[in-house]
Amino acid sequence: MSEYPPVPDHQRAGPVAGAPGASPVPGEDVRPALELRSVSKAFGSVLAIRDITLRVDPGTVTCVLGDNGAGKSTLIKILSGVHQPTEGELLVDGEVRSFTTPREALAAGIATVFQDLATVPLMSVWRNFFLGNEPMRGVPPLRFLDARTARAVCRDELLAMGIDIRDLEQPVGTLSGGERQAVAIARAVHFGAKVLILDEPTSALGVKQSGVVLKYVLQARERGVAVVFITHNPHHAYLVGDRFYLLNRGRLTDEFVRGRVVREDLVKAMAGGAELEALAHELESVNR
Ligand SMILES: Nc1ncnc2c1ncn2[C@@H]1O[C@H](COP(=O)(O)OP(=O)(O)OP(=O)(O)O)[C@@H](O)[C@H]1O
Repeated sequence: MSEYPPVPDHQRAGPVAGAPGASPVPGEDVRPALELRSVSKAFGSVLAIRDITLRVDPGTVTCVLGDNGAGKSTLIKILSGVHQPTEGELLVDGEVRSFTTPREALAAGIATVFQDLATVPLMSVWRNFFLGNEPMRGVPPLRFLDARTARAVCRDELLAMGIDIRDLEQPVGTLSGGERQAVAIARAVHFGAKVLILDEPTSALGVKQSGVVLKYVLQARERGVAVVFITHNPHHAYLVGDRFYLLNRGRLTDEFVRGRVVREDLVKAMAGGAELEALAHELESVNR
């Protein structure tokens, strides 16, 4: 996948107060859709994430990069209302919020597409698209599923995202991994997500399917959604990201913005720069 149109100035990602390596972007005045301020989460004596400050702006893709055990899942669960922070604040549209359930986060416009996608494999594409939110017709108590409208809405919504699934009656389990992700993304956008959190959406996919998913990440962004893209793949992040946060052992260790970072910076930051050099040195001495 190649370049995509630049983000308009008013939508550019901005500085993060207090984040390590924060690099302010000139002209930044947009209100973040979602913000964390000095958030920490402890599980007993284990501090899974500590002092995390980040922002997610509308119409941008914010990538959170981290290796195994970096704290990505914990972060997602805080953003999506599964966990509450032990310390710090979560703000939605500039207001401090405290979610006790994922349903509350969803009602505030924060949709999360988890890796398992929460789809029902044997159910059709269109039924999966609505899953409990189907359009109905008739007057209570005689209410019926409006299948015709549901199919039409599903088809239109998928096409608007550039997703062409020939047969909406097809069980979701028969779609490719990339297509399933695409349906989940389109569904979240349709139901009014202001913030879309994607949990490693490309981790189980090959190159071509990853490209398909990254395309829909950009589609969501173009529709003004604030996308949070959680990944351990710096190459995928680089292709779509406007802002990049590096998470390492529960801490934010680096922050970059698009246009001021080259791919190698991300790869190196992910690999832990100095650690990688030490490892190479170690291997050399073994090979000698
Ligand atoms: N419920 C829990 N109880 C105790 N410790 C936890 C809990 N959840 C996470 N942790 C610890 O917090 C740290 C961060 O875990 P987390 O799952 O958030 O990392 P991750 O980046 O998602 O890793 P991975 O990519 O391997 O899933 C780990 O040391 C983990 O053992």
